[in-house]
Amino acid sequence: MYGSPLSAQAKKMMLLGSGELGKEVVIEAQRLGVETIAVDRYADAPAMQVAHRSYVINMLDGMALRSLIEQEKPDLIVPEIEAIATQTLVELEQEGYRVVPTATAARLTMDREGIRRLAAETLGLPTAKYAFADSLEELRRAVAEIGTPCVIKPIMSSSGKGQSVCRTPEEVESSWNTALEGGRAKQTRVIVEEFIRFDSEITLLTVRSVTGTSYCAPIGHIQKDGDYIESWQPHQMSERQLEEARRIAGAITEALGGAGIYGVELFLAPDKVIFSEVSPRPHDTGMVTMASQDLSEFALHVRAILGFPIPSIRLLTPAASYTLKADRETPHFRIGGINEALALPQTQVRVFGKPETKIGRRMAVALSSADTVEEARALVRKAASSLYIEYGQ
Ligand SMILES: Nc1ncnc2c1ncn2[C@@H]1O[C@H](COP(=O)(O)OP(=O)(O)OP(=O)(O)O)[C@@H](O)[C@H]1O
Ligand SMILES: NCC(=O)N[C@@H]1O[C@H](COP(=O)([O-])[O-])[C@@H](O)[C@H]1O
Ligand SMILES: [Mg+2]
Repeated sequence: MYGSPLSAQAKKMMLLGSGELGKEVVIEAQRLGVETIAVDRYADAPAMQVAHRSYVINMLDGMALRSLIEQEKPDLIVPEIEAIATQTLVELEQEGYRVVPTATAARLTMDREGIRRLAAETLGLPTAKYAFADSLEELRRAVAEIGTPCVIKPIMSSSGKGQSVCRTPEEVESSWNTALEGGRAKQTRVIVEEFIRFDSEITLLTVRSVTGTSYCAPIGHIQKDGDYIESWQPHQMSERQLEEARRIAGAITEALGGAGIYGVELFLAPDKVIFSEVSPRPHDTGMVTMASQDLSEFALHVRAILGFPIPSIRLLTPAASYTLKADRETPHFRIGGINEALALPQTQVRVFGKPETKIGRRMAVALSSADTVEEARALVRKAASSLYIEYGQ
């Protein structure tokens, strides 16, 4: 029970991170009459454009974060990115604030070390072999231990930033430099992972709500340079693989606790399912659910965190998503081809409204549904190939 937004009895939700995923969370929250506050490190971020109000702060600065939260006193604090002063969230939770799904989940998934150790060492889930390093010398030793090829990533980064495949010992230094430049929090620790030769990879969206734990149909995806470019749902996999994927997703989400949606990333090999990582929030590859399910991953997240029931999740149709990315940095650009994309049947476009392009930055996504995944993928590729960015004043 709650009052209208902007009234004294409103239910207030504060998003920490205001990208394209947060924008959809805000829209879903507003559909249920929730007051929304969007926060990010830069102005005019996508979710800020639809929230009731917004703030620009450095979310890695614990003091700044605390002072904003004490000023706004939100009923729900919803992390939307990883790079947040999560220790402050842990303290605020102890003081009575609600952090989604829990402050510990945000802290453990903020860096790859926390979640990897929980999955592999505490829960015994299958993962790639891994090691950590804090300097170039340590990295050389870690690469020697894991072997090449291996994947090197800053412990705090997302969307593939700072990630590289190290193919020979000679490439260690260049991978180290890539990680230093790409890490979000400008720290030096990296993870070295065994390179997994998987057949395919999936996101298993897992929802924890008052109704219990439910799983969406598996989402297959393709990543380039560590970032997703295409996803589809449902992904074809064997009953045994699906069972194992659910077992892993159930275990990791149970350990993290709380209510909300989790994106559990898994690699599929013929005889195994390997845990990769988990987001305690909607997942980029899950944008496809805006075209495929009766309740999108954003609607599910909002329902779950407000404590409402989720009696069923229906996959209405096979669907696919394909991203539009920028290839240079500028505030002067326009997005074109929307007309051509929307002329295709069963196709939608989401333009995020980011104020600037950057190399590799995701600016929009095309979504298509069809009778089969293959048709949906063909259609969405066509839609995305119509979209383009025109740079200049
Ligand atoms: N050990 C590995 N072996 C083979 N491929 C890998 C490995 N680790 C990562 N990748 C590839 O790189 C992609 C991105 O990796 P990961 O999910 O760890 O990065 P991320 O920066 O957290 O991305 P995001 O935030 O988009 O989930 C994976 O989806 C996979 O395609
Ligand atoms: N893989 C995580 C992911 O997709 N996160 C989404 O991207 C935004 C950052 O985009 P930006 O880097 O373009 O500002 C985040 O705010 C979130 O919506
Ligand atoms: Mg990932």
